[in-house]
Amino acid sequence: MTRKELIQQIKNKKSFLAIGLDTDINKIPKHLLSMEDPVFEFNKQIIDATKDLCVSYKINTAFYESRGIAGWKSLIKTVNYLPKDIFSIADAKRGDIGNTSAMYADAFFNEESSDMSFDAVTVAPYMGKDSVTPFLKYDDKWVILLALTSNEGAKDFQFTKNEEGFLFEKVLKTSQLWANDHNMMYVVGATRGEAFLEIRKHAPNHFLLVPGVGAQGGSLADVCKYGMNKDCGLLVNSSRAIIYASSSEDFAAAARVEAQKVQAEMKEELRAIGF
Ligand SMILES: O=c1ccn([C@@H]2O[C@H](COP(=O)(O)O)[C@@H](O)[C@H]2O)c(=O)[nH]1
Repeated sequence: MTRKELIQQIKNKKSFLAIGLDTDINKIPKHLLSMEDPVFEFNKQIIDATKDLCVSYKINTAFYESRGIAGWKSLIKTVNYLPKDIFSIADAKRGDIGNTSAMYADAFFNEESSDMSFDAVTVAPYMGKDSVTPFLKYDDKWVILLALTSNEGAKDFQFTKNEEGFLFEKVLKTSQLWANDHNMMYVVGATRGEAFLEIRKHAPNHFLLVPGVGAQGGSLADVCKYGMNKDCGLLVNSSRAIIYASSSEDFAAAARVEAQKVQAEMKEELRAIGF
């Protein structure tokens, strides 16, 4: 999906919500467990109930990889079930030496090779240029580079500082020598509030993928206040707070209610920038 198409989707749906399909077989409603592929059945019902309220689904591959062959099958079925106007994200946090990264890129972008074609994959920046650029060789596909993550451990490396500034700032500056705001986004945690001001100094136009609202307690209002740009520039993710809103047979309807609450708040924020 191109940047222009993504922005148009945000305008059409009055939403910049990315629903996280972090589907844990131990957490899904028990009545699904007798089905042939309970994880896919859960995802299918969540997607059917929420697809008009979000512009993206973020599939965290850990929840699928952990289940071996059955998990990969659920993953492939899920990504192929997504509507064509949805921006699909493989949250896989990959990155390795060049030839290995090229294989990871094939895994997530090349349908002929892997039966999956996501719009974007999350990539860790710390192995440098040759670990990231193989993902940039596909037209209209995106790298979402980890910049400033939502977790406690972000302090261990990302907030270390030298004369050039914080390490996360160096990630933003250096990666812009390899890619641009049409093929790269950055992960910035919603728990970082005012740090978005710093992020926007270095990446004023890029889209940011923002996990951490909902279950992690980040503030959507703060993310918008400090992080929104003229094109919106945000994809805000919520996973557990939406998909596990109910553990009963009404789980999909309950997920819709939670997604509606977030989308209503997003609609107001988008109104402020004329969308
Ligand atoms: O900094 C990061 C990067 C990735 N994540 C991922 O986002 C979702 C958040 O799920 P919630 O249930 O809404 O908390 C999950 O897949 C994480 O692995 C993140 O949280 N922070």
